[in-house]
Amino acid sequence: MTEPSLQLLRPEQLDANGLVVTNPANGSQVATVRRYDTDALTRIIDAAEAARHGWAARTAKQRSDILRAWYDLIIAHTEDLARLMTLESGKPLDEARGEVKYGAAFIEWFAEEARRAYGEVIPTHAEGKRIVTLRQPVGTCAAITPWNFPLAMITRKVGPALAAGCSIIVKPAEMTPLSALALEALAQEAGIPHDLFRVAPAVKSSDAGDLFCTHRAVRKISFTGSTAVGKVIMAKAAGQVKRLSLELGGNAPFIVFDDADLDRAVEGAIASRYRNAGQTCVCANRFLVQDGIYDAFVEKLAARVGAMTVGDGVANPSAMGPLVSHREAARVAGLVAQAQAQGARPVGELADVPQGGAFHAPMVLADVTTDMDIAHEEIFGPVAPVIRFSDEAEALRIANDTPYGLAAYFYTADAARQWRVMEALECGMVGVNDGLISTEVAPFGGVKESGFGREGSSHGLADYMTIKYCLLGGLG
Ligand SMILES: NC(=O)c1ccc[n+]([C@@H]2O[C@H](COP(=O)([O-])OP(=O)(O)OC[C@H]3O[C@@H](n4cnc5c(N)ncnc54)[C@H](O)[C@@H]3O)[C@@H](O)[C@H]2O)c1
Ligand SMILES: O=C[C@H](O)CS(=O)(=O)O
Repeated sequence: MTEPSLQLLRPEQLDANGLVVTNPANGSQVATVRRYDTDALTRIIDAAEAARHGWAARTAKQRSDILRAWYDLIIAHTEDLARLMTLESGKPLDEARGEVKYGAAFIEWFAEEARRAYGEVIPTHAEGKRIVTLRQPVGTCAAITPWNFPLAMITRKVGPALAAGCSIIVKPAEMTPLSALALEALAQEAGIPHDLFRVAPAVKSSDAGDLFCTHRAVRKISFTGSTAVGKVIMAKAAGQVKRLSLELGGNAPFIVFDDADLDRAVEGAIASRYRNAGQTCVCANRFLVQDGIYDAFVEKLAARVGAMTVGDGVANPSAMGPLVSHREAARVAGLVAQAQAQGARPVGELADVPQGGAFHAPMVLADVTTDMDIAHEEIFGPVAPVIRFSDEAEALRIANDTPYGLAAYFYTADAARQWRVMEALECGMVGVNDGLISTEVAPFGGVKESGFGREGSSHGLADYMTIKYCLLGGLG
């Protein structure tokens, strides 16, 4: 293997005739990995079901120590993990390094949470009886993850699952299996039993999803991806009433009121819209800017965007990278063309974009109105549509006029307005005067068609545990 970061992978994870992984920056082949058909996946699930009992029987401290060892190995291999991520997803090295640290933080966090799955003794309602609750692991879990955060979306599920005493099988996105496979190899090195946590790229993703929804041993499915596929999983999981966590699509409003700190709002817009070339579920997707600050905001944002560097994330670690595929880049270009045909106005100079890769120039579109398609689509690309509004009521009406409800952001100096708007926004997460909200210590998740369940924080462990109530009678 010429690429040093591929040393993280184990021979049994690779297959010359398997799934081909290519670099979206230049189309080069990075690796070919083993894929699992339904029979092979069934055997993996059966083995996970057998392995979980011994893992759950270990003390919380023992599970915590092994998770901590895994965390230490991830951090020790940050550079190779980041390079592998950049090669398979296009994410620039600086952002990839950040994702490794962010993803590792979930393992560190749940290594600590593992020791705090407290039950209760409830004051009894009747003489001679006592009531206690136990928190127990859900059992064997399955996870299906997206391509845009190839490492953090795995640790955000596997961390709490293992901390709770569960086993878990991860089906990664076809385009980005390498980071997940590297995590699996490091987990085994840390002492996590081989059958307890497996990464299984699928021959056919829908077959894997069907199996997760129908195999009796799978007690919970955690899905992160598009709302459309999330609905498919939810419908199929109903057959056996399986536990679900759904982290789905978003259409985050980014509201700038007249009294906002303009420079802070522009910095927040850059951080929220253009991170990962706009390919994050919590990206600001629509900019709602009040009349009095509209022109200044558009001008300042467009100047910053036009000065961005776009390029290969290995050669230029701080650049904005390509989209994950040419198909995605073409989809975004189509959305922009449609918006312009409907009256949107591109603002400022466009950054130079390398030829050949799946690149799309970062853009600002002014004069966008709510009747345009781009105001309602999850863009998932580096394009900022800017909509004008007059007052707070109009801003909230526009912001909430979407089936999604994941993240929202707004900028104002008015403390009373901060409380009014925070409470009125229909979403799971709000950034006030800040464009970056993702952290392992806070509950990440949405409402409406952005899904349910929470990842990270102390709430994240509950998604992998059950509460059993026990009544002890005849105690005299
Ligand atoms: N809410 C969050 O935390 C979060 C995080 C990242 C991405 N996302 C969302 O994910 C989407 C982008 O990711 P994507 O393109 O990988 O999404 P996607 O829904 O196309 O794919 C997600 C995963 O589902 C698998 N899949 C696809 N069809 C399936 C089927 N019929 N049955 C079972 N599995 C199937 C894919 O192979 C992949 O592993 C965006 O909508 C983004 O907002 C949400
Ligand atoms: O795509 C959304 C992910 O959840 C990434 S992050 O948690 O916002 O970094």
